[in-house]
Amino acid sequence: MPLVSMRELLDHAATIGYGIPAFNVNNLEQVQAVMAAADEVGAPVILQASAGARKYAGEAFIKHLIQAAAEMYPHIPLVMHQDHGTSPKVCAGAIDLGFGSVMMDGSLMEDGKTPSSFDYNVEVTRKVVEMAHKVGVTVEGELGCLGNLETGEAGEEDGIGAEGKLDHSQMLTDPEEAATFVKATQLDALAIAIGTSHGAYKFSRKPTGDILAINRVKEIHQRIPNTHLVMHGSSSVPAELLAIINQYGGKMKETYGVPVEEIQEAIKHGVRKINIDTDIRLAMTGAVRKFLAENPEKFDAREWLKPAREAAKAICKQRYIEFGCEGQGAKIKGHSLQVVAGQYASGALAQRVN
Ligand SMILES: O=C(CO)COP(=O)(O)O
Ligand SMILES: O=C[C@H](O)COP(=O)(O)O
Ligand SMILES: [Zn+2]
Ligand SMILES: [Zn+2]
Repeated sequence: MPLVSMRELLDHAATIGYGIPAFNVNNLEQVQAVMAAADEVGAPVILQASAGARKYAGEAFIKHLIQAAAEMYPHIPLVMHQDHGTSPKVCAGAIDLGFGSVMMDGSLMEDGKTPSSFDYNVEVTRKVVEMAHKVGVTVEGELGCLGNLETGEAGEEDGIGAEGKLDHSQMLTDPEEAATFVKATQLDALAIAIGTSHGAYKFSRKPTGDILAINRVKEIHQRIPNTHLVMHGSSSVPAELLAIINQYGGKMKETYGVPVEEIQEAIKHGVRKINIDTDIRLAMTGAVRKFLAENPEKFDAREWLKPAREAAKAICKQRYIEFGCEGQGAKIKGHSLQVVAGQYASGALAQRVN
């Protein structure tokens, strides 16, 4: 199957009521890990590449690694998604490169650091929707800034996110604004701010409703019932993975991620795409540290990359099962982007706002 539309996957997930983890990939082993996990459980796949990934691997490598995944697993519906595009120009570049889905993150200015105005966000997102839908490409936007409700700190750990202190209203997506935003932009999926942030250090304790606002998901979903909601910063940061890293020489501080049961609750209320990068990083780092500590004489990169790939695969497989993806891949037709472009043009995919 050629690369497919993210809208089709998310529409399917909404019809059945499951969520799809979107895994960040940067290299061969990560792509292989996600695909092998999906294949074992029959899940549909969203592979996403950040600007950092495109820079690390090189654009041609990222593109061809993902295309190779489609070639090796022709029965799996696979989306190539650009994560956190910082301008319409970046999104246009991704569309040219063959991405079937792009995120225009207009919650921040082009520097990826300064919180933007609502009007700026509408303008850039609408621009991307116009060019993307013409060619059947899905658009994810973002309203609200990712940040830590405990500290008021914005979340720029990964180089994507606001800098410094934010006030609570900036860190919680407003349902009314979300409705206006969807109406004005006609985007397909909306990333919301509910207290999650990128990276390993999300919460200093297991999060409760005051610092992880799952209720906000419900309120937003009521206003925009057919816009797919996206949770960024949704790694769960398992304590077992931190323990392995620290047991074998790592120095990670105590920290908590987004509990899987909270994500499962959010999936009941319109969350269809769940972004995960950090958990794969932790799994691979722990596995490499353990292998090298136990086998100090080894030096073949394949030998230590193999357990890293296995550990990444295990966490991906677990999330596919926990979010309800098992067996869903085979039910998705995988329309060509041209067919989806026709659906946008006919108004069949227009957003409904309550
Ligand atoms: O949101 C993400 C990528 O866009 C990744 O989030 P994590 O850092 O929680 O894995
Ligand atoms: O969006 C955040 C992802 O974790 C990507 O991180 P990155 O910019 O280090 O590739
Ligand atoms: Zn953002
Ligand atoms: Zn993100």
